[in-house]
Amino acid sequence: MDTKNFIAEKLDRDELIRLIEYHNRRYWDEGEPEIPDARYDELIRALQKLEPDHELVTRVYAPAVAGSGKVRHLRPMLSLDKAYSLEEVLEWAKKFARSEDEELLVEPKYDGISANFDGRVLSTRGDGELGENITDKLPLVELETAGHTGKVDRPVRGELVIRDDDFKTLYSHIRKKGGGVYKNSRNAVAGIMGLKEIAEMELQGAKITLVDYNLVSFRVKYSELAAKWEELRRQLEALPYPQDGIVIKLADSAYSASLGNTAHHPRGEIAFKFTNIRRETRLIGVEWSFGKNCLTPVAELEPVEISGTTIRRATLHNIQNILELGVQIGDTVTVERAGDVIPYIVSSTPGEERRSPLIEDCPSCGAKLVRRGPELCCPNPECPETQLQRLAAAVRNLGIERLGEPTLRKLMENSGVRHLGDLFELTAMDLLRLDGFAAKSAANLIEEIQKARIVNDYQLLAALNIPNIGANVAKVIFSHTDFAGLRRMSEEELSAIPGIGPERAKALVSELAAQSEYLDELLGAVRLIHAAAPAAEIPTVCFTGKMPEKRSYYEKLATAHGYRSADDVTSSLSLLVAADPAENSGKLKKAARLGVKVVSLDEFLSMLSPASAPIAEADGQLSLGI
Ligand SMILES: NC(=O)c1ccc[n+]([C@@H]2O[C@H](COP(=O)([O-])OP(=O)(O)OC[C@H]3O[C@@H](n4cnc5c(N)ncnc54)[C@H](O)[C@@H]3O)[C@@H](O)[C@H]2O)c1
Ligand SMILES: [Zn+2]
Repeated sequence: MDTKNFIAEKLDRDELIRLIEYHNRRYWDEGEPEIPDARYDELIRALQKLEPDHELVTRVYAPAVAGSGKVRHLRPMLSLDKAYSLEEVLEWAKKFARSEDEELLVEPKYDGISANFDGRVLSTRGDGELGENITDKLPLVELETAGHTGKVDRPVRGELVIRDDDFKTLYSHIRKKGGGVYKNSRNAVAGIMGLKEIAEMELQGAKITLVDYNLVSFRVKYSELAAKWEELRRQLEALPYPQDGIVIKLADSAYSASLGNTAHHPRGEIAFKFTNIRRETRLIGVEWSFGKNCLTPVAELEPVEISGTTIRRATLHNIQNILELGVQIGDTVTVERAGDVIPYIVSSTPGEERRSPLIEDCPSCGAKLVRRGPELCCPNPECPETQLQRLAAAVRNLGIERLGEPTLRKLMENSGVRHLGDLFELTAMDLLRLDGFAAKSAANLIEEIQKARIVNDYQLLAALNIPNIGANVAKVIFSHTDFAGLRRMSEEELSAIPGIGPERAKALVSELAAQSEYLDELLGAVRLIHAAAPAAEIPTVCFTGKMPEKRSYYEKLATAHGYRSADDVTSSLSLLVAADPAENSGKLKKAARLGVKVVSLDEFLSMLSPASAPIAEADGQLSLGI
């Protein structure tokens, strides 16, 4: 039986069952999974479709550990229902939300072993009712719960994990029993919990963290979940714990409990699982696709099926990535598809007949290409394909929806259109001269272009195609100044705007100067709207006193929650977090004098909530039409 390269949807019931049983053994008993979780979950989902109540779908499993007897849980410790896309999460939420305002908790799905400490005994999940007593492992375990890091000294339900930083530092030296180092942190936790004797691990300084499930918990309304999803995901991923998904729970615990459990999971909670699925195939070509500033290499692949979708193309990001991967045409490549992002190549092994995918000359204008950072770019300002991409991006920024790339290409080739300014001069006659344009659609398009003359200042700035200055960044800038003011600003003044920084400031000043004539022309052709939005306030936080963890740990946590950390107390500081607010430190005195709010570490940890939208750039995204 081929246990790896199955296509779950095509297997019959008996084959599914055989494969699931096989992989269960490899994973739970032998601790040596042969396939990634996402591939295993494909099998479970296929069986679930055929037989929702099959024992393999509903049973709760646990890894084999070296325990010293059974422990009966007061509340069952179940698994979680799974979702593999935001749509599935929303479907679940819709089913249980009593109104648009139903509050949800969004938490990391820690990737370790779940455990319960009742104040005396540490135990694993086991089959959900009876766990294994692993109290003897406590000397290795440190608890992280709100406001406390240290001994496991209070009842808690959480996950035994190895923090990312510990895995990198401690576990690069720690030897497994029988030699060698642990491959990943999940294996390490399972391996150590499977040891009868931990003295050797204690000697080597092994540390395992029991993270309280309540430690990081973002509260969001059901109606806001979709809009905040990506931002939440980024914030969770920045945390220093191994994670294999996101857990979403109904915040009202009494309501959640009233919904009850299936044999397998509580109804009021669901896990969104990251699905990074990898497959091998062959690289048969590389196409260099034009962007508005540079060329993006796109891999052409021998078609390969990844969770139900046939993949023929994948991004190779940029030339530097190609060089780092050492990949050539003809090589065997590993393609990964993670959620809805464009598939990409993660590694390659040399094929027998291989040739370089690199190019030296621009495929459009023939100019010698140049390296700019990790990118390969055409330096010719008149390069037709680059111009087309820049114009297309500008048109998107102005929201002229009827004007797609094919029409723009024709307009550039036949009507001498080069820039946005030229578009405003177009008449219906110009369009009718192009192939395939009917009178009605020509009139509609001209009307749409003319309407786009009334434009927000941030749209116009984004339409200048300055690297890393998209509409969101432009909005931040125009909350501080208007277009005329922007053109007068120095690099220093610009980089002082929160979220802009020296690199963007530099690019802005030089590009605004370089495009000055064109900009005058544009400003003459449009009517600018300046909707002075209030400055996007980024709260600042400063820490004082001796914290249980390193200062940098709390600073990272704060940053992940949308704060900026500050070293000193100033009148503009939003919050001073004190390990001991009763202490008499200089910072605390200064805060009292300036009227800055002071909170304890516990209070701070409990107030962490989703940040205001960080500055995100949709720049440089490419669509591959897969
Ligand atoms: N690769 C393989 O061959 C293979 C084989 C068998 C099983 N598996 C994997 O094991 C999984 C089944 O394990 P499972 O039943 O433990 O499910 P799970 O690990 O996917 O999710 C449930 C568990 O998540 C934990 N959890 C983490 N963060 C949490 C939080 N914030 N709140 C609440 N709970 C949290 C809890 O311990 C809970 O029991 C499968 O989905 C599969 O991915 C893989
Ligand atoms: Zn060119």
